[in-house]
Amino acid sequence: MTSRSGALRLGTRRSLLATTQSQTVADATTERTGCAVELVGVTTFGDVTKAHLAQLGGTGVFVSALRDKIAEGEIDFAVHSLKDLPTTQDPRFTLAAIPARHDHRDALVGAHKFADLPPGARVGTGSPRRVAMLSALRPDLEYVAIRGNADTRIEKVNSGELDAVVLASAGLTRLGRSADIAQVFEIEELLPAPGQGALAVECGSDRPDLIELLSVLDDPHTRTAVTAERAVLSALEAGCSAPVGAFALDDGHTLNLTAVVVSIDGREAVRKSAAGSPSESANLGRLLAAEMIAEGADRLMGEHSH
Ligand SMILES: NCc1[nH]cc(CCC(=O)O)c1CC(=O)O
Repeated sequence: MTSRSGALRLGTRRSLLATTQSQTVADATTERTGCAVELVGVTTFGDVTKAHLAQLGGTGVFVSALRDKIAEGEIDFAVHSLKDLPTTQDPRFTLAAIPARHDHRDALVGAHKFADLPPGARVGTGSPRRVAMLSALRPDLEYVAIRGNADTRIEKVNSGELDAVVLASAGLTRLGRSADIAQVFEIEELLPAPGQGALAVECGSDRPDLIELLSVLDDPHTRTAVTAERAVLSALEAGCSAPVGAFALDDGHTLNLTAVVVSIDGREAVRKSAAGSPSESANLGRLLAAEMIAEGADRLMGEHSH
């Protein structure tokens, strides 16, 4: 069930962000349960291919290699960036814990704040959601598709190839790069991807003891919020590369949810908010998505799905 040393084996992608996230969860697991955890490096298709993620059919590529290793019994559990998880959960695996989310927002890296970038400035991001929403604010900038790990992206600013890049604030902070942040975007400007900033701790559904053990890492308020956000995405039948933003906050009494679908040029948007009971999180997300579809959200998404 565990490694020869008796430690739980936590499989991780080899990128700095993935190993940092995994180490944080490993340390928290040991601290809360007393169980030793060892990191096991796993190479995923998404790490080796140079193709754009959208062409690969979604961010699930990062997740499936780790799941394969769980299914093969080579690792006991894995940590994913929650926003990279497909919205339909494979029943063979269980999200044993969703730890507390610290920062859901997107951040701008570069020398200038967003409003101070000169016209024509080159802004790098691989995300259609960010391009669409930022185009609405600054149609005069040039948005450049980039991918690669955070360090590679930041380097494009340092080398002068780009004037700025947009990345998840949580990732930058986990990498110790928060000093590079020129500005974080509030949700009124740039609504984050569903699940952004949250982690998912996953193991095999056939391991009830491990699910129970890992559940000490769970933060119910974060789980409720990301459940609502992901329900929007799922009901819109949109994938990770769709220009869909969603953010929810569970204050213990009320769950507030805001979601948006933007046309790729940023000119049209359907944005709606709803509030409900935290115990009805998935339902709230589905209802909000239905209202958005009634207001033309699926037409906006259809404009650039081909
Ligand atoms: N799509 C890639 C991805 N998946 C998770 C993060 C950052 C960390 C997070 O959102 O938890 C990133 C990079 C980024 O968007 O900047």
